[in-house]
Amino acid sequence: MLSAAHWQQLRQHGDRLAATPLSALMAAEPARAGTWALRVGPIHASFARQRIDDAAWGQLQSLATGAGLAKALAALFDGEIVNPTEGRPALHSALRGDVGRGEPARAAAAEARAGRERVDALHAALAQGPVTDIVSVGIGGSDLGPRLAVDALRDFHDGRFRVHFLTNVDGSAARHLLADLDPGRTAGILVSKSFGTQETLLNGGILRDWLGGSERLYAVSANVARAEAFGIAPDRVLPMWDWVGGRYSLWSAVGFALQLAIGHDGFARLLEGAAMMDQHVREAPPARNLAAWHGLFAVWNRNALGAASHAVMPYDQRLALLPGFLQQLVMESLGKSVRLDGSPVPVHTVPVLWGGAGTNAQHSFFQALHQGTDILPADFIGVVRPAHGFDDNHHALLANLLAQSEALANGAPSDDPHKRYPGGRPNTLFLLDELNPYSLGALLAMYEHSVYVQSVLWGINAFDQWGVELGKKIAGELLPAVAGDAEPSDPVTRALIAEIRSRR
Ligand SMILES: O=P(O)(O)OC[C@H]1O[C@](O)(CO)[C@@H](O)[C@@H]1O
Repeated sequence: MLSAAHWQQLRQHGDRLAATPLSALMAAEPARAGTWALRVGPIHASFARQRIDDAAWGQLQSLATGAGLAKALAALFDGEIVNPTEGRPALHSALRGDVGRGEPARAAAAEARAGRERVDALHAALAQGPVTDIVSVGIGGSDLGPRLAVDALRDFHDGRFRVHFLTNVDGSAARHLLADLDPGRTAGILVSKSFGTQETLLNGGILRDWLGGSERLYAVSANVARAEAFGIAPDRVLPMWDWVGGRYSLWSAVGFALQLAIGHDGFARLLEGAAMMDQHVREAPPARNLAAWHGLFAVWNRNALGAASHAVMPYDQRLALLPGFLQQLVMESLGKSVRLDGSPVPVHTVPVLWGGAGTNAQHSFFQALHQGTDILPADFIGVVRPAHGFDDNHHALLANLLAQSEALANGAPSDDPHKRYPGGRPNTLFLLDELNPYSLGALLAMYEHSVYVQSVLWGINAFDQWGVELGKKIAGELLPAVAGDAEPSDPVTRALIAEIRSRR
């Protein structure tokens, strides 16, 4: 665990560099653009516009050493219990390759391979039948990853199935989606690790009634008994395991809907891209390790420079859902204030993760990025080769991406304070050679590992989410009051229920 002295030294570097214009750092280090860049497979990452110098970077590296980062990464990949509050490993890397050396990792990889064979078999059977539309029902980690990837990889859909997602317990979602579908040509996949999630069970029930039974319902779950009790035959229940966290589960049968959209080979390429990143993160020393860099800069911005939020701006419409996906990955994983041993974390942890696709976002919240009082660090993501032939549009997109990164970092002087751009806004720029299953797999795996790196520095558990339980429990207790005439005990809730009843 890192000591108070470690953090104190980091803050001293932060104070020193907060007073140093980024332009001065650029001037002092002319080769900065090359020095602070890394390439891993199809991803080029430039950290040159982070407010960092060699001395501060050395301190960050010594934090990583002090926190035992190399050992912690090996523990993750090898299947040690990195989620002690639930007594589990977090073996998402075993779903896509065999980077793990321990017996638990090998066993998990074998289970994952068997699971993929079952996905392939159900895929082949479905492809021979009359079904044209798939409704994937799930929420959180059982929705955001597949939804993002199905949307991002639209250029790779093989056209056999149209894939839809049903998530919100708000009945409008089911009503609007099902209005456009034919129950005779639709199959449903209920994706729920626990098979106890209220939203998924309610929407699954609506879907089952609409389909006229559960014959064309499939499940992805770690709880086969519950899926069976719901009416889904065990041979149509695809496996999930305790050793995969929901928000890290795209790579498992949770991605069944994605495989139905992009086909077996496309899904395999996604796994290969992620496995390539796993290999890199396991083997590259911290000084050349992309996930370590990204995670260390996140800690730097949060703890040395005091930034309370982190924006992600993909300059590619196909990645518009990425900020939403990362919101769960980052905020559910790192939204903790106690360390593994239960003691308070001595520094701030999770930043608010937010963002939106460029160029649209330029016309909504960028004003705040450029001239707001808070410094808001950002990731920009661009794609070099587009999948369309509209060259003028793509040139404009890339020019805007580069311009925003530059403007935020460099700013511009003016005698008129209203027209002055202070600059000094740190940002990282990722360039993907192109957006395809392989590069998407690599990018998402990089973010997963960056989150883990941050958790190791803070000494927190990235793989549990106890914070979401209380609200679920209270919602369960309030159902009889909302649906019937029970009286809740909390006086404010009681008054609000009275208001609802008076307006029904
Ligand atoms: O897959 P399940 O068990 O339905 O859970 C869905 C989501 O609910 C959560 O537990 C949070 O409520 C997430 O961690 C998870 O991704």
